This record gives sequence, C-alpha cells and structure tokens, in this order.
Amino acid sequence: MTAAAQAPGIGTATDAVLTVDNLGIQVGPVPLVEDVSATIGSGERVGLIGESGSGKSLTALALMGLLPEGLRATGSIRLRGMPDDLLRTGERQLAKARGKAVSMVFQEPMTALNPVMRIGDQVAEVMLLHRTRASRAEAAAAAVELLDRVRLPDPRATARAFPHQLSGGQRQRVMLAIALANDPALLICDEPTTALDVTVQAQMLDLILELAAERNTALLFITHDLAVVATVCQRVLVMYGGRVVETGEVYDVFTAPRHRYTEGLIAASDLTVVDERGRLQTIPGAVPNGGDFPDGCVFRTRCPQATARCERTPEWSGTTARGFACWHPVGEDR
Ligand SMILES: Nc1ncnc2c1ncn2[C@@H]1O[C@H](COP(=O)(O)OP(=O)(O)OP(=O)(O)O)[C@@H](O)[C@H]1O
Repeated sequence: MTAAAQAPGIGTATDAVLTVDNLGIQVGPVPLVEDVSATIGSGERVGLIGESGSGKSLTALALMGLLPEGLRATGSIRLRGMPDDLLRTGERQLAKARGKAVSMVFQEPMTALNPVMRIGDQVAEVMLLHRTRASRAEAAAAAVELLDRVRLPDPRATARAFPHQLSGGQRQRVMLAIALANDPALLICDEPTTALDVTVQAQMLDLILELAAERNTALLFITHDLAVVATVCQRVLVMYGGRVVETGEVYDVFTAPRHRYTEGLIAASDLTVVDERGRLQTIPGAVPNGGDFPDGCVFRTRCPQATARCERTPEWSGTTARGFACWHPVGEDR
C-alpha cells in the first residue's frame, strides 16, 4: 500500500467540520504540498507544526480557498456548511463560505486590516456581507459588542479608531473579532501570536481558547511553537517537506514521538537540552526550498538515522488518528 493510499492525517470525527483528502498543492509541475489528509471535529483544537517552509501556510490558504495566483490545489476539501468540495466551488460561493464555514486570523494584522477604514466599520462590514445583521445600525452595535468580547478597552472609542492608532496586540484582537463575526465552524489561526510580546501572547491565547470554547468553534492552530500547541491543542499534525509526517494526540506525540523529524523538533524546542559545549540542540541542515525536497523520505537529507531504505517513500504506520511515516522510527532498532 502506498503512503498516499493510507492518507496520513488525523481524526475520525463523525461530526466533522473539515475533511481534507489527499490535498496537494503545485506550482507548475512542482509539488509544494502532497497527500495531506485530515478531519477536524466540531469544537476540536488541532495544531499544525513544522519549521518554516514545511507547507503549513499554503495548506491553510488552500482551506480558505485563498491560494496565491499560479498555485493549484488537487484532492478534496469539505467544510461543514458548504454543499460542494471547496476545490470545485466558484469564487462567489467561496466568498460566502469564507467567514462562515471557515475563517482565519493571520500573523500580521496590519496587512489584513484596511488602513483607511474605521475598526467598527470593518467589523460591521463582514456581518453585513453575510447578513448576520440586517441593518447598518444593528451591525455597528453588534461590532461594538464584539470588540468588547475580545476585551478591547473602551470598545466604542476603538470602533471609531483607525488600525494605526492601536497597538499590535489590539489589532490582533480586532482580527479575531472579524474572524469570529459570523460564527465560523472552523477558525484557522496562522501564527497569531508570533509578533506579540510574551505576556500579550498569553492573553491572546487565553482569549482564543475562551471564545472558541464558548461557541464550539473548531481550531486549526499553526505555529512553530510547540509550547503553544501543548497549551492550546488536543491533537497535532507534524508537517515537513509539504507532507504530514506524524500525527496524534498532543501528549502522545510530544512524549513519545515516532518520526525522526518530530523527535528533532522536540529536542530543538527544549531549552534544557544542550550539547557538551553548552549549545542548544538544532536539527542539522536547513529546510530546502519548496520542490527541492529529496525523493523518498523528505527528511532523509537531514536525518541522522537515514539509510538507503529512506530513498523509498515511507509507508504510513498506524492509523489516521495516530501514525507516522518513517522507516526508522524512534524506539525501533535499525
Ligand atoms: N506563491 C508561491 N510560489 C511558489 N512557491 C511558494 C509560494 N508560496 C510558498 N511557496 C513555497 O512553498 C513552501 C511552503 O511554504 P509555506 O509558506 O506553506 O511554509 P510554512 O510552513 O507556512 O512556513 P512559515 O512558517 O515560514 O510560514 C516554501 O518552500 C515556499 O517557498
């Protein structure tokens, strides 16, 4: 059986808000993401981790139907509230689904917010777009309420402000308000706290968790930070070279990783592990550019355990809920 046939992924939820099957993303003939499968249930919180260049953001953009010009997605993406496969849905239907079936908070709110439009109008506009509120006045009042819910100080004054008048942390709260304005079934957070300082980061994470729990919103949380995943998520997908290399419950994956890449990521995130010269652990080498990953196991050129066997694509071991794709997994002698 091939790795593709086994569709590495996560979850078996019957009340799925998201079902991804064999997602691939290509630029011309070059594959950037391959064979990604995942199911996220209602209210579930799933992390997506991997180094820069692993394919996390492209995967998230595909789930929003927002891939950059020139990139093509294959496979299938089904979202609750959308009648058809997202990859076979036209732009008009997609625009309707965005915000309601799925919504996203990006890392850099300044690029996502309109710099010349008042905050309150930006929140109200998305409600009017989806007719969550009937009139402009109703939407304006609901926007102030929502700004209060994301704990912005003086929500009325904030509604009248322009983005540049707010701090980075406040702008990120506005983005969260906009993302939640139409009560999406799935909220994708792509490094939502990376640009914030540590205390603001923790407050933002608490807020996302609280509001998602209140509304039973499922979360797909993309981050480099394993500690954030451990705080926020129940399950995790580990990506490298555009592929899912391991998946499972956060506790299982972090305490007993099987893929050599996951093992390396965990060691690299542990500030207590140093070598004989006192240096922090790192994964050797650098992430290749998209499309430059080796055949076979995508991690083999950086993996200390690689053998000739790794020149063949590793089969998926385990289930879609707990599994990995590695010829020489942690805990098994070569
Ligand atoms: N528009 C594009 N055209 C061609 N290649 C692209 C494009 N966008 C991204 N890529 C490539 O696809 C690969 C995956 O990128 P992606 O942004 O998804 O990684 P990531 O894991 O999200 O990284 P980061 O954490 O830095 O956001 C990278 O090698 C990147 O250079």
